Amino acid sequence: MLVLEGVTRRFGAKAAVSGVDLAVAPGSFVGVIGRSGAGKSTLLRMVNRLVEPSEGVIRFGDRDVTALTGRALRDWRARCAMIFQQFNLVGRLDVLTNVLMGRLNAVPASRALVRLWSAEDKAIALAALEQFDIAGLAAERADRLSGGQQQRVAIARALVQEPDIILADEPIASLDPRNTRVVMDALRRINRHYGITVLCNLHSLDLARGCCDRLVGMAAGRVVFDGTPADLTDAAVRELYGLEAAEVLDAPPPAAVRFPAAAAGLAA
Ligand SMILES: Nc1ncnc2c1ncn2[C@@H]1O[C@H](COP(=O)(O)OP(=O)(O)OP(=O)(O)O)[C@@H](O)[C@H]1O
Repeated sequence: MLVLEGVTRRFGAKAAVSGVDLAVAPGSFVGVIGRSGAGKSTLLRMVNRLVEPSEGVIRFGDRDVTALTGRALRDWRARCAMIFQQFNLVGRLDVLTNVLMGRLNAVPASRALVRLWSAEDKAIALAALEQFDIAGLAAERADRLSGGQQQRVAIARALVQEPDIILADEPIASLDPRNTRVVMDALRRINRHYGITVLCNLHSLDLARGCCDRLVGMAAGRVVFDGTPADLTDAAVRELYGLEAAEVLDAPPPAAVRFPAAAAGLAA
C-alpha cells in the first residue's frame, strides 16, 4: 500500500500540493485528474522523490519513502517506474538498449557500466517489446519511431524494471487518438496482468473515466474528489474544473479512445 500523509510541496510562497492524504491499494489503477496547475505532476513526482516534499510523509509498506537516501532511494526509484509525456528515451540508441536501461538496477554495476547485458536480460527486454507488438523494432534507433511506438518502448522499459508502481505523468498528451488507445491499453494490461499499481495523470476526463478504477481529483493542490468514475457527478466536475467544466463536460468522447470492452488489451 502506498500512503501519503499530509504531503505538501511549496515553491516559494505557493503551495503546489497542500496537505494531501491518500492511500493507494496494491494493484489499483488510479487516475489523477484536475485542471492545469492543480498539482498533479508535483504529486506524482514526489512519490518517486523527483520532487522533495516540503512536509508530510510518503510510505510504501513499512518503508518511509521520504527518508530514503543513496542506494535505498535508487532502489525505490526502480520499484516505482516513471512514464513521461515526452517518453524520455535515448534517441540515438536502439530500442532494445533503451528497454535494457530498465534493467540497470538489477544487474551488477560493472556490467551495467559497459552495457554487457546477459542473454537473460535481452530475452526479458525482447519479451516486453513483444507484449506491445514492437519486437520487430528492437534494432531501430529510438528517435526513428513514432510517438506511440516510443511510448510503448518507454512502457516496456518500465515493465522490465519489475516495478511495484508505475507513475505515468500525462502519458498520452503527445499522442493521436489511435496511439492514445494503444498506450492506455498497454498500461491497463500491465496493471491487470501483473498487478502493478498504476497512478496516472490525465487531462482527458473521458479517458480517465473509461480506464481507471478510481479517480483522485485535485484543485489548487488539494484533493477535492476521491471516488469511482461513477461517483464523478457533473457537480463534482464543476468543483474540479471551475470555469473549464462546461468545456470538459461537453467534450464529445473521441471514438478512438473509448474503452467499451474494459480495455481490449486485457486478454493478451
Ligand atoms: N519547479 C517549479 N517551480 C515553481 N513552481 C512550480 C514548479 N513546478 C510546479 N510549479 C507550480 O506548481 C503548480 C502545480 O504544478 P503541476 O505541474 O504540479 O500541476 P499539474 O496539475 O500537473 O498541471 P499540468 O496539467 O498543466 O501539468 C503550478 O502553479 C506550477 O506553476
